[in-house]
Order: sequence, then structure tokens, then C-alpha cells
Amino acid sequence: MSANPAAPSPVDYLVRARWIVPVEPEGAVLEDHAVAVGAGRIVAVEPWSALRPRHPEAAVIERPRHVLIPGLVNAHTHAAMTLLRGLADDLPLMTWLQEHIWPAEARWVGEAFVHDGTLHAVAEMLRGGVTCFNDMYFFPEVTARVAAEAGLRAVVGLIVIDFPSAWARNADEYLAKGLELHDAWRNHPLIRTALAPHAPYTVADAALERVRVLADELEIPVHIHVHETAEEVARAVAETGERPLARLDRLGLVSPALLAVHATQLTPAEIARLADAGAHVVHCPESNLKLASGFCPVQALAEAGVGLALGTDGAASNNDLDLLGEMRTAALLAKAVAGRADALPAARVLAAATLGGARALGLEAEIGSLVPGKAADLVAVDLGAPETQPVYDVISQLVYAAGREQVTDVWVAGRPLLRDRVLLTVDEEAILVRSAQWARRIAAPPGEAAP
Ligand SMILES: CSC[C@H]1O[C@@H](n2cnc3c(O)ncnc32)[C@H](O)[C@@H]1O
Ligand SMILES: [Zn+2]
Repeated sequence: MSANPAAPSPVDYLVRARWIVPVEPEGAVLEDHAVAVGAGRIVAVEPWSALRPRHPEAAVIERPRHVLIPGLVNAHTHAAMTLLRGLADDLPLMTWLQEHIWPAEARWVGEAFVHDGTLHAVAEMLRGGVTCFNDMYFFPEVTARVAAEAGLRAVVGLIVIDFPSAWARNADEYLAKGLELHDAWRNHPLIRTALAPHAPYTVADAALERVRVLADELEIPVHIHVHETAEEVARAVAETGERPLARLDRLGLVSPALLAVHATQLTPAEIARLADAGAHVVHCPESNLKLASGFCPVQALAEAGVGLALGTDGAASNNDLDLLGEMRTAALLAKAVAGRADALPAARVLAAATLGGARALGLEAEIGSLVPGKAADLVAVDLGAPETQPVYDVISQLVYAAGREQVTDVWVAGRPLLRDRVLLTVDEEAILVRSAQWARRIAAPPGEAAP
């Protein structure tokens, strides 16, 4: 595969790996191939024996025990919540949110919290092979700045929620500030925006209508928690007679722009409607399991042709930002839920964690697979350790046996951000010091200063 043979593009370096899994076509495995990278883009993915003679001057990065995959796309998270990891565990969603997380956020969330928490998340995600994350949190301009400075991609949520926070007082102000943010970052190569109304139960119709109009006008995605639990749906039906997804549909939000996060409660008619509309579901299996929220029917969604992406959710409900691990959980859980061992096979779940996320975020032309012309967002995973040997099937090894600690190198737009497990653009030690300081303050009893 080459970009355009008539006009050869300049090549800066070649990454040669034992295996390359380009994700397009799904399930393909290339042995002893290399990716040629020029000006931050993939110029070619070809056998080493063909590529090297054409680019004898190019620098070479050899990864002889590794598989090279596209950067992972974490399609739903709240990055700054790394600072609340482990604060409140073993609770159901609404108790967790209302009695623990929202009070903690009301007390602690500000620019410094979002800066330090997001930086911590960026370090964790890069070390796990995530090169793009779709975020929903307060102070999104801080999230955008942290991601841009670290050099990874972020889709930053223009959040809306019907309660005041340190960032905005009401839906009008959330949206006004979101629009400012959208304008400020519109030409940045790594940062995009999405409208991010929190959930049907926290955003009124009037604001959701404005979200729909803005999404159409700006041509950006709409990212929302929906049908996360049976309780959410039952309460909406009891109060309004309408299921939340039906309400979103009535307001014009069920469209190709929709990222429906969680979606554990779906009737066959709702699955058909999501498919018909071209909407996307973001599956967050570990958060759903931990909060006992329910099971997303991924096999039924796949059979209906609904686009599937994968997310970790925040570190306060997961409790990690490990998308490689999330792939494994998703694949295993799908089998248990569908009662079929062939549900969500390894190649399909890898596609969900890469191309599926890229598609949901409107970034398919740019990222999600190793195809000439796309950005060089690459991840090398070392399969040489005993834990991942012997190798019969590389993709199965990656999904069912590999751990994120086997990610050795990460490039975004051709720029190395992790080399031999060392972060190159963020100061890991300083992050850990800051996070420990936050934890001491947050854990201190109210009224007492942190030790
Ligand atoms: C408006 S900023 C995002 C808001 O969402 C909260 N949150 C984190 N995880 C979940 C979840 O699984 N369901 C619903 N809301 C969640 C987070 O704490 C922020 O307040
Ligand atoms: Zn969430």
C-alpha cells in the first residue's frame, strides 16, 4: 500500500516491526513489513524488503519482537477524574455520583485540578497506547491545552449540565463558553471539539435543542451518557412517559453525529433506530460492570450494523484508563452476554478501539487505521515476553493476553511521545508528586488542612 506512486512523498523514517496490524482490512496481519512516515503521515505500509531499497537514506526504527497497531482511541472519558481514582468504590451509579463524586467535584474542581488530573490521565493513557481521547469535563479549555502541549489528540467536550459549577452557572453560560473554546481551537491539528450534554436526566429540552442546532451548524459530534442504567430509563418513564433515547430522537439528536455512551438498556426497536440513524454507541464495559449499571448488547448492535467505539469512562469509576484491558473485558463480556463464544471477536474489538472510535468522532479520514495518507499515530507492543508467547494469532494475543505495560512506543502525527516506555513530552515524576498532593488534600477530613 503506497500513497501515490506518481509523486513519491518524502520519508523521514521507517518503523519496521515483526508484525503490523493495519486494522483496515479488519483482521489483516502483515509480517516483516514497515511503515514509512513522512511529515507526520503514513506514506506507505509495505514489506521491508520492498520499502528499504526505495528509502535507503531514511532513519530506521527496528521493533523485532513487536506488533505495530494504530493508536488507540478512548472514545469516552473524564480525564481529570484520575485525581478521584479510588475515592468512592463499590457503589451504584447514582449513589456514587450524588453522594460522593458531585460533592467532591463541587469542592475541588477548578483550573488547577483539571490541569493536574488531565496531565496525569495523559501520562497513563500514553503509557497504554492511547493516542486520542474524547473527553467530557469541566474547564475543557484546560484539557485542550494539556493535550496539545503533551502532543496527543483530544476531542474536548463542550459540556452542558443543568447545575452550576466552578466553570459555568447555567446552560447558556456552558454553551457560550463552549463556543468560545471551539473558536479558539478550531485550527489546531490535534484538538477537536464535540458537544457534550452530560445526560438526558441533567439537561433540559431547551438546552438539548440548542445542542442539536449547534452540532448541525458546527458539524461536530454530540457526546452524551444515555441509558446507562435501568433506573435512569424507569425514572424518565415514570416522570415523563418517555424513554430517554426516544426523547433525544424527538429532539433530533439521534443522527450520525451521536455518540451514545453506555447504552446498557436498549430494546430491539431502539437498536434498529440507532442503526437506521447511523448513530454510534460507546461501550464502557468496565465502568458498567463496576457500577453494576448493566450490559451493553454489543452483539445485537453489531448484527444491526451500529457503529461501536470503546471507552474507559473516568478513572473514578473504572478505575483505570487502560483501553487495551478494556478491549479484553469487552470481548469477554460480549460472549457472556450473548451466550456465544464468537461474539465480539478479537479483530472486531480492536477495530472498535481504533477505527470505531475514529469514525464515531468524525476522524476516520485522519486516524484509526494504518493506511497511507492518514496521520502516523502508531503504537508498538512488545509480544516477546513469556506472557505473550508463543504467538499463533497476533490479534488474539494482543486482545486476550497482552497488557498495557507491553506498550513500548507511541507516536502521534509521527512525533514520538513514548520511547522504550519513557514519556518524552510530560514529566512523569512531577505528575505523581502533584497527584499525591491532591490526594492528601482531598482525603483530609473537612475543616482540617492536608498533612
Ligand atoms: C459535565 S462534566 C462530566 C460529569 O460526568 C460525571 N460522570 C463521570 N462518570 C459518569 C458516569 O458514568 N455517568 C454519569 N456521569 C458521570 C462527572 O463526575 C462529571 O460531573
Ligand atoms: Zn462518563
